[in-house]
Amino acid sequence: MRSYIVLGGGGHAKVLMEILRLRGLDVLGYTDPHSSVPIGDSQCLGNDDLVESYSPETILLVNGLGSVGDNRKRKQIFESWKEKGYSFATVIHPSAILSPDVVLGEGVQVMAGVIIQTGTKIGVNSIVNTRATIDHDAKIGHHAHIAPGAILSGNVTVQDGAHLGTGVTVIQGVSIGKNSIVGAGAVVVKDVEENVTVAGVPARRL
Ligand SMILES: CC(=O)SCCNC(=O)CCNC(=O)[C@H](O)C(C)(C)COP(=O)(O)OP(=O)(O)OC[C@H]1O[C@@H](n2cnc3c(N)ncnc32)[C@H](O)[C@@H]1OP(=O)(O)O
Repeated sequence: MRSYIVLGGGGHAKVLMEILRLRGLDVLGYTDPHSSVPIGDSQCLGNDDLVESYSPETILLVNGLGSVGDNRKRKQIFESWKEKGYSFATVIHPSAILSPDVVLGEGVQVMAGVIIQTGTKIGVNSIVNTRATIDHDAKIGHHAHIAPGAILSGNVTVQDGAHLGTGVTVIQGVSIGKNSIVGAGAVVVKDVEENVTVAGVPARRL
């Protein structure tokens, strides 16, 4: 069985470490150049360079960087470690309910209370955060973040790098463009283009 290293020591990393512990997995610790204190029973290992003292075959990485809108840094962390030959763990809280046919890419993180319905596919390194629900046949791209409590109706598309803020509601069949941000609490009733920020009810460009 491989051991796990969490990259980062902030709030998102803390939540992930708890899931790993609940799953009974072997967590070596977390990386954070600005900290030395344990989080729960996980030790701080130092900065990210420490990872390279383990061979890629012996460990799995967990991307512990959270995001409040811009997912580029998370993407950069994922891609740089992939280039060095390392793999990322897919992390699923035991309370999450996923249809058996849901397809999750490498490194996807599914937090407590999430529901993901049949026919849904989620790309690499995406987060489905606490109590979000994704209904049937959704297509979620790579490096996306569905923040806590978001509700996606059926057949929704979320393109690469998009961020759906806390409590967002998206009606059926709508597409959210690449790297766009949907502000917390918005109700999305029509397609959102790429690289824009929308908010409000109904959602409009800020
Ligand atoms: C576990 C976790 O914590 S995961 C983290 C989850 N966090 C999120 O999802 C955060 C999502 N981010 C937001 O909602 C942000 O407010 C954003 C991205 C929409 C806007 O952020 P910024 O670009 O910094 O905008 P800023 O705060 O300067 O506000 C600009 C204007 O938009 C308004 N505004 C900001 N956010 C929203 C929103 N969600 N809905 C409606 N209006 C908003 C502001 O009131 C302000 O209006 P004003 O000019 O009349 O005063």
